[in-house]
Amino acid sequence: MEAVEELALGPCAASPYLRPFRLRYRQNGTKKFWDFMRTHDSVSILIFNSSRQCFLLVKQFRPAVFMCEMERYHPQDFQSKSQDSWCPLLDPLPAKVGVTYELCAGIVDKPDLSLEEIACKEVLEECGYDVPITNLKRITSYRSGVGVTGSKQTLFYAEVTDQMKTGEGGGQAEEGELIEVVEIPLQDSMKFAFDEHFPKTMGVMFSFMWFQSHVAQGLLEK
Ligand SMILES: Nc1ncnc2c1ncn2[C@@H]1O[C@H](COP(=O)(O)OP(=O)(O)O[C@H]2O[C@H](CO)[C@@H](O)[C@H](O)[C@H]2O)[C@@H](O)[C@H]1O
Ligand SMILES: [Mg+2]
Repeated sequence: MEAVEELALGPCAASPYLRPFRLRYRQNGTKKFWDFMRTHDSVSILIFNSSRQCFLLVKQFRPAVFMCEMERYHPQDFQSKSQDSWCPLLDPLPAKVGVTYELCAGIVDKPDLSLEEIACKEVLEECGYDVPITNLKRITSYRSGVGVTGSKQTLFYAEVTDQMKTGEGGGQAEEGELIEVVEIPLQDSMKFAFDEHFPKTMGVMFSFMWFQSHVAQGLLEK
C-alpha cells in the first residue's frame, strides 16, 4: 500500500466525484458568497467482531491527507505552475503520512440501492464479512465537512462473527482500491481513539465512544 511513486500534481478540470460551485446570496442585508463542492453522500459502518472482541477498521492511502502533509513541508508544490499542467512532486514525503485508519465506508452512488444495501456491500468488499442486512443497526447520521462539501454520512453498527467471514476484503481490485483491514482489540480501543500517532477520522472516535455507552456495558453483563 505504501509503494506510492511517480507523484504529479495537476489541475482538476472535471470530476465524476466532486464539482465546485459558488453560491451568491444576501443574508440579513449583507451580500455574500460561499464556495463549495458537490460530492456524494456516504455510509460508514462500525464493525465489531464478537468472536474476537475487536473492531474492524480499514487503513488506506488518502491522497487528500497526504497532500495536506505535503503542503506543510513543500508549500511551493501548490504554487501557480501546477494550476495549468502536471507538475511532478520531486521530493515526496513517505506515503505513510497519508495512510489513515477509518471505518469501513463507501459513497452513495447507486440510486437503486438502499443505504443499508450499500453498507452491506462495503462490509463485504472492504472487510470480507457477509453481513445480513437485518444485522445492521442505524446509529445516526451527521454532516461531514460543513464548510466545503456539506455531505451527509449515515453511520451503521454491525456485529459480526468469524463464521461470517467469506473473503479477505481489501476493496475492489478492479477499481484500484487497496485497503488493509486492521483489528483493534476492544480493550485497547479508547486509548487508540485518542492516540494522535494513529491518524483517523472523527467517525472512528465517535463510534468507539458510542459503543462504550451503548454496547460495552451489555457485554460486561452477559
Ligand atoms: N475524489 C476522488 N478521486 C478519485 N477517485 C475517487 C474519488 N472519490 C471516490 N473515488 C473512487 O471511488 C471509490 C469510492 O470508494 P468508496 O465508495 O469506498 O468511498 P470512500 O470510502 O473512499 O469514501 C467515503 O467514505 C469516506 C470515509 O467516511 C468519506 O470521507 C468520503 O466522503 C466518502 O466518499 C474509490 O476507491 C475511488 O476508486
Ligand atoms: Mg471505502
